Amino acid sequence: MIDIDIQKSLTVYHGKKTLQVRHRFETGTITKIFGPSGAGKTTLLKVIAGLAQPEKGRIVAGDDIWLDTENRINLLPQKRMPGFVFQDFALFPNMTVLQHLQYATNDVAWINRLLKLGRLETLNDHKPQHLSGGQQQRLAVLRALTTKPKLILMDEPFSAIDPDLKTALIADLKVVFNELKATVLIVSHNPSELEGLVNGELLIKE
Ligand SMILES: Nc1ncnc2c1ncn2[C@@H]1O[C@H](COP(=O)(O)OP(=O)(O)OP(=O)(O)O)[C@@H](O)[C@H]1O
Repeated sequence: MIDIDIQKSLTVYHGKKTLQVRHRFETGTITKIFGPSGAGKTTLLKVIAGLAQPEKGRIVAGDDIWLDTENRINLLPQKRMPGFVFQDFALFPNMTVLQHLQYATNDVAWINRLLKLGRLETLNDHKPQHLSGGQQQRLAVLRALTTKPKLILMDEPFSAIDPDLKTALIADLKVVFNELKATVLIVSHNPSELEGLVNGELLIKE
């Protein structure tokens, strides 16, 4: 369970606005985060991961307090360690596909399963610059799963993946999320791509 109640001031081109989110994500649920461009969806994921700081609020993950501004508690990102798929992939330019996965785990069976899930088995020794946009995004998704995280934050994770592969990947991910009993938050602009995967929605208003 992730309980969140935060306020963060956003700097937008015409001044400031406040991102205000209060929501409980139950353990094992898969939630679609949606709303207009610039509303603060990416910022919300970063606040949960500890990569952006809200002025005010509390985040509780299970029995652990990650953030409590009143009591000056703010766990570092490396103590929270969710799986994170960044909108721009944030791959390591000098690492091969395999090295991206080996970076966080030495579980060979798990790495092989992920490579198969992402249809990247034959591209093990390729670096990001030799991968297509869709292949890079699939690698970003796989990397987020290497540590078998209990919380997975995904920012537009399927935007560059072609429709057929996307359908197969989403079906496989659903199985993995269930196995991990992971709580998953997925930012998506596409009204239909997450049908059958998510069991909750959260609108971030402008
Ligand atoms: N750390 C920050 N501090 C203050 N303002 C920020 C911060 N990060 C982003 N912003 C601003 O907050 C606004 C919302 O950005 P964000 O990327 O979270 O929106 P979004 O809903 O994910 O948009 P999109 O759907 O277009 O990706 C932007 O105007 C951005 O400039």
